[in-house]
This record gives sequence, C-alpha cells and structure tokens, in this order.
Amino acid sequence: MDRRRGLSYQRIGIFREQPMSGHGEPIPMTARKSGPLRGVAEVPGDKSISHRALILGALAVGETTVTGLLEGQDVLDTAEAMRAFGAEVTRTGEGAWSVHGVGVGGFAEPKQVIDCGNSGTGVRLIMGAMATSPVTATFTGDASLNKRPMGRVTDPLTLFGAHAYGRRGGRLPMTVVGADDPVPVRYAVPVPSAQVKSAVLLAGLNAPGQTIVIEKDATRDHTERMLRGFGAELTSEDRAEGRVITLTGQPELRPQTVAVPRDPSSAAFPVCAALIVEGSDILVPGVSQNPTRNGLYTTLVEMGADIAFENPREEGGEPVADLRVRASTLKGIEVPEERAASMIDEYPILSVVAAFADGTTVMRGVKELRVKESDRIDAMARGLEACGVGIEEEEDVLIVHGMGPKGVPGGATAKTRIDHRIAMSFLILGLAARKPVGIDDGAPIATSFPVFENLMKGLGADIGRAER
Ligand SMILES: O=C(O)C1=C[C@@H](OP(=O)(O)O)[C@@H](O)[C@H](O)C1
Ligand SMILES: C=C(OP(=O)(O)O)C(=O)O
Repeated sequence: MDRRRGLSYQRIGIFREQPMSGHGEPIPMTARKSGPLRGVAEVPGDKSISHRALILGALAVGETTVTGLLEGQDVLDTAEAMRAFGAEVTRTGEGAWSVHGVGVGGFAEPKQVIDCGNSGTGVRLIMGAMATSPVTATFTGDASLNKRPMGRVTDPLTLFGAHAYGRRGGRLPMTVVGADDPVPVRYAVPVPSAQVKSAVLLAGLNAPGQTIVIEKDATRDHTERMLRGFGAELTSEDRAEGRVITLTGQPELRPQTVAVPRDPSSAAFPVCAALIVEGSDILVPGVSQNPTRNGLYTTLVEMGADIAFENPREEGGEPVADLRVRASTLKGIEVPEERAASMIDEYPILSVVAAFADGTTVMRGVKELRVKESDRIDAMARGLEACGVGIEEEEDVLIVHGMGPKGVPGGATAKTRIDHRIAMSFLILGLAARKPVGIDDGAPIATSFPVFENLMKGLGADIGRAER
C-alpha cells in the first residue's frame, strides 16, 4: 500500500479509509466429465440492458417498471447507486422492479461513496449520467474494478465541463465533480467501448444542444435503443468515419415498461457446454440476437456448431430466438477482427470451445480483453495451458490449438482472478475434459449469473463446490 498516497487522499478529504467491496470467502469449485446435457436452460436477464433500465428509469420523470431484471450483484450495485442519487428503486417481485426517477439533471448529491463492486458498466455509465449535473460523487469498487482504466470515460466527461480526481493512471477510487454549466460535446471514441459511448451519451442528456458520438467499430447499441424508447431524440447513421450518433440534450424522459430479454453472454455458457459435452441436446429460450451482441453465435456456426435459431421474434425491443443446441464436431477457424466488439465478453468461453475443436482457432483484435475484470487473455492462456492445451498469445491475439478427437486432458485448477467469465469458462471446460477441472474461486459468478450452478446442474452438469 502506498502510504504517502493514502495520506494525501485523506488530507484532501476524499479518500478516507473506505473498506473495499469484495465477494466474501472464496468458493473453490470443481467440474467433472458429465453425461449428455438435456433440458431447458432459462438464463437470466441481460446485464447491459438491466443496468441501463435502472439508470434511465432514474433519469425519467415518474415510474418505470422493469421485468426480467438481472438480479446479479453488478446490477444490484447500480440499483443502490441510483438510490444514492435520489431515485426510489424498489424490488416488487422476482426480477420485477420499480424506479421512480428524478428527471434529467435532477440527481441529488450522494451522501456516501458509491461502491460499484465488480462492475465496469455500472461505474462508467453512472459517472456519465451524473457528470453534467451540479453534484459531486466519489466512486470505488472491488480489487478488480479498482485496477481498471477510468480515464477513457473521464477524459470525454471533462469536455462537458466535469472534473475527475482519482488515483494515478485514472484508477478508482475517484471523485467526479459534475459540470455546473455543461456544454455539448462531439467525441470520437478512441477504443471500441459501449461503456465509453454510453457514458458520453448519458452525460449529453443534461447538456444543451447536440452531443455527437462517433464510433469506428459499432459496439452494443442498447443505450441508443433505450434512450429512444424513453423519448429522447437520437439518430444513428453509418458513415465513412463510422457510426455517428447524435443526441439532442435536455429531453424530458418518459417512464417506460422495460421487459429485459435474456442475456446472450450468459446463454453462451450452457450453449457452449452442450456443444462440447457428448450427446447433449438443450434448448435455451428467448436469447437476445441483437446483431451488436451475437458474434459468438455466428462464430460457433462457422465452427460447425449444430444450433437452430427457432421462433425468431421481438421482445422488449430486441430481436430474440430460442436456441436448440446439440453436441457437435467442431473445427478451428479465424475469427475476423471486426467481429470482436459483438462478442467481446465471449472470447473466454470461445477459447474453451476452441480447445475441443479440430485445428487452430485464431482470435485477433482482442486486446480490450486485457482491461476487463482480469487480463482475460492471460487468465485463459495460463489456465488452458495448465489443462494441457497449446496456446499462443500476443498483445492483441489469442491462438488456441484445438485437441480435436484426442480431447482435453484437464486435471488442473484455474485461477479466476475475481472474474466471473473466467470462473464459468473453466467450469464448462471441466464438463468435457478427461480429468476434473477446478477453479480457486467461484464467488464472482454471482455478479452476472447468480443461478449458474443450479442451472447447469439442472441440465445434468457435474459441478460442485470445494474438492470432492
Ligand atoms: O456497455 C456494456 O454494457 C458493456 C460493454 C462492454 O465493455 P466495454 O465497453 O469496456 O467494451 C462489455 O465488455 C461489458 O460486459 C458490458
Ligand atoms: C466486462 C464485463 O463487465 P463489466 O465491464 O461491466 O465489469 C463482463 O461482464 O464480462
């Protein structure tokens, strides 16, 4: 611990010794080779859409009701944050929530530090949402979130007139002083990031005039869809420079009824498990097929996956389908770089599937994985190597040499590094590897997929807590 820095934070009165949020005791878990997976996997609501429903509900005037909200810790932390900014947020039933919003520009100043736990989406979107209101807030998170870069969000927020004071390197804990007289901004997002884009758009809500965001590679568009749904004037055009999104500031947002579709990033785990566990045949209903999110599914089909996209329809303003998935013989492929944004959270589980494929899978353009809950390229590479899989890695590339019919040896314990997706990926690997695969800590799974263990067991997966 840097004592000098700790003291100076205390002197300026911002960073008193705040307890860092955590996930309690580690939960070691083990997965073993399983018989065919069968049944229906009803995965929880979309995490990205759940955060946005709470934040936009808090910025609307009147009562927004949400059904199918993901009740994972990341989203619960956002709910708590919205209360701290003055919204009334109530759970009315399973996945059913009510938000009485305070209106654009109506945020109150929080009386306590905002703890966003493990959630990059939560902290970055909330910073954006408050940055153009005359309030000051201090944000913190767990040991993983406090290592992640926040400058990518606070840089554009300062253009609106906000100020940010954090640890060196733009790390949490960080205090954001909202602009008294915000100005609108034109901003080309330098990294492919829906969180940065969304933070700028949410800040633009309380700036007069038009805020324009340009993204070279289109990232998930839930913020744009939902802003329109809440009555904001927003246009999105694909031009030579990329996707140009124009938002007219200071709208009165109208409260909505939001039905959150199921999360394609969570669905990825049972889907990929069914593909690699011999004889499996499962149904995963109502999974969002938003084109800015479905890159994994396109990739799996290219690898030879037997997935039927049944009953395509629209739910909660998003295209959804029921996925019927059967165990498949897969081949390694090159995943095109331009697909990365539409499957950014799915590379860890794709690298597991790739380990069982015949031939090599090359994933390029993936360096954003290094600044997620963990350095996901390193976490997957080390864990897969320990399980007997050949890996090559560069700053922006991950290559997996599939074991094909030989199968994956397994027989190792992977470090999950406070990263839910790493934890779930290695448990899925264990279901099809020759020897059991352990993880040192399954607790982070509760951030995005609290029912993961029971859902997978319900399909027939041999997953358990602690060594047996
Ligand atoms: O906007 C969002 O809801 C998210 C955007 C992505 O992050 P980046 O914006 O950092 O790529 C993704 O990894 C994260 O899980 C959710
Ligand atoms: C990267 C993720 O989330 P966040 O950035 O919100 O922590 C994720 O869920 O994989």
